[in-house]
Amino acid sequence: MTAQLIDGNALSRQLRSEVAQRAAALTARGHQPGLAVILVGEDPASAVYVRNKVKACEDSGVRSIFEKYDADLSEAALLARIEALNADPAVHGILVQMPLPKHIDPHKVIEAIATSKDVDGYSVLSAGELMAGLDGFRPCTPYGSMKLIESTGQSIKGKHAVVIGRSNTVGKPMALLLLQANATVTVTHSGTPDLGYHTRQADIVVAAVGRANTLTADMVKPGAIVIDVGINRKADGKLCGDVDFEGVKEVAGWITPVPGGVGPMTITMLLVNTIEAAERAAAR
Ligand SMILES: Nc1nc(=O)c2c([nH]1)NC[C@@H]1CN(c3ccc(C(=O)N[C@@H](CCC(=O)O)C(=O)O)cc3)C=[N+]21
Repeated sequence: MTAQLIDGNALSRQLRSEVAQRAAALTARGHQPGLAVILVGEDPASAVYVRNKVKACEDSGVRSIFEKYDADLSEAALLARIEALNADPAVHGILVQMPLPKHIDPHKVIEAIATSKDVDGYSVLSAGELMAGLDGFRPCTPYGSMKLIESTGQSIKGKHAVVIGRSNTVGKPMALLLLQANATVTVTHSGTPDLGYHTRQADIVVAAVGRANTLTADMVKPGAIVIDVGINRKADGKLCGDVDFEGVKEVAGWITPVPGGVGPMTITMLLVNTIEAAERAAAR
């Protein structure tokens, strides 16, 4: 193995201890930060993620308000719950776990969340703030991926970054964050004919497509930083990313594992955004 492992669990521990200090300071002033986490339905993967989020809150001194609803909850009832949480001064962040049941429009739900509590950074306004270079809430997965890249100590300025995937939650905001850091950014996707042509020129590759083995060793420039956002489940039930880890680790300079890379950082940045929201509320 030539690549250095970028340890998302270790970086998370470090950042979460800073979160815990900020949470304690707010709590001492009578403003304990609070995150509402809403889960609708029985998706087993969602249940695992939500449990991890609630546990991360507890470990950092952030109060979690966990609400679980049956899959037949009406859209109107969910919107009414969000209105109530918007008005609750003890709630600083609101996260509605995706995906939602088909009869609920996720856009309506996301736009119902007060911008000041949009700690997922999923709303049109938060996306616009990112686009405009204003400091709103950054979506947690790309925000955490930036922290992982920064943790290598390598400068991002002037580097060629290739993002694989163009989702609203990861690919697009990731490209904007890399641009903001003065990288030269190429965005590729399922319609890109020769993916390897692009990735072989990349100093930084962020793989976020949701398909195992999308990035293989022959597609990576020696010494590159490789960030694997994918979460795929293999036939044996084990998790794997979008990157062929075993092959790529022999070529890359740095690489994130799955699990233990981007996943824990997504939750960490959710805590960071929640603390930020609580500090802003306390300053008002
Ligand atoms: N409103 C909303 N916000 C989200 O941020 C959101 C969402 N909906 N829906 C689903 C995706 C997925 N997601 C993950 C978070 C943590 C891990 C994570 O901690 N993964 C561990 C492994 C966990 C395991 O073993 O299953 C790791 O990579 O080490 C994974 C995935 C957040 N999401």
